[in-house]
Amino acid sequence: MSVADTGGVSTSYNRLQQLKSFDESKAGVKGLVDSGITKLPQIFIRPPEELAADNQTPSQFTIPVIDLKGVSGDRSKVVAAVREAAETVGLFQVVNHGVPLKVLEETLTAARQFHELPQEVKGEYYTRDKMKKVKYGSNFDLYRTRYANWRDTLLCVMGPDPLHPQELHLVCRDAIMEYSRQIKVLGSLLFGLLSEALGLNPEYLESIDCAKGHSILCHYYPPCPQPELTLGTTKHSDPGFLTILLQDHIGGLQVLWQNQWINVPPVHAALVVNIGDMLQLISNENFKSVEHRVVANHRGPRVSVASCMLLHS
Ligand SMILES: O=C(O)CCC(=O)C(=O)O
Ligand SMILES: [Fe+2]
Repeated sequence: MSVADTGGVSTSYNRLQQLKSFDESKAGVKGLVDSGITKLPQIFIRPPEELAADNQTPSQFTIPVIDLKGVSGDRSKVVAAVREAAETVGLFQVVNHGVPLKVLEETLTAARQFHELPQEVKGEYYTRDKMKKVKYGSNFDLYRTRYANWRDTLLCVMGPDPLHPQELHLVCRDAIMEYSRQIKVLGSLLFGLLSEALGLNPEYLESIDCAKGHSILCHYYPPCPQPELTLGTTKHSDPGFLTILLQDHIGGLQVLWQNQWINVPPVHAALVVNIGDMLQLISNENFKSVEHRVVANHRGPRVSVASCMLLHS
């Protein structure tokens, strides 16, 4: 066995230990920050080849912002804008979407308050059990990825078989239940527009149960001591039909478009909408499920709430 091999073995052994102790702390990334760390633990560091290949060239492309007020006027214009965005970058922002600003603000506050609960309280919700409808954790795929993401998440299953409100902690219960109701209405409007954008009747996508599965993921990205070495969320596309994302003012979401990372800037009172893999598939690849990621930052915490319309929750 060469020295390099020995190194490899000992590194991977330590890695498993480190993953386990992070997992068993049930304190997530926020727990690490609260403990006062100033260096990024090894398990979060991106492999050198990935860091070297990261394309940071700025791009001039701007993410479309679609005003949904238009649906009560010239609906065909809105449908055309949705079609154009869905067929190209697969991601757009919507304003005047009908979800009151107060509900958006209360949802972000609720998500933040959950993650900022005392560790002993929050730890009660920490689980990797796939059957649970309320799940708090950090990196649900911790043991399967090459490096961990700088992010904690509270997952709430809202459909087809929703959680019971009592399962949610009081600090976020009412806000998440109300947000879920509002997102269902907006989801219906968007599926209507997307159906029309495919040349189908407005009820089509809902009639094939695209809106039936619904999970809400409340993400918390603590400030990171060495943000250039890790990511808040690794590059991925969303597996479901559609994701509606509420992000706070910090920024960090990026979309991969024509081989360049484009920022999805926070827009006041807007929601980000992106096509998922299932919708790409059933649209015969006309709509694009685009890859995206979240960069880590030292300013945070950043809070975002992703509502994912999935086939299976
Ligand atoms: O936090 C974000 O802005 C994006 C999260 C995301 O991509 C996801 O939940 O699928
Ligand atoms: Fe995503």
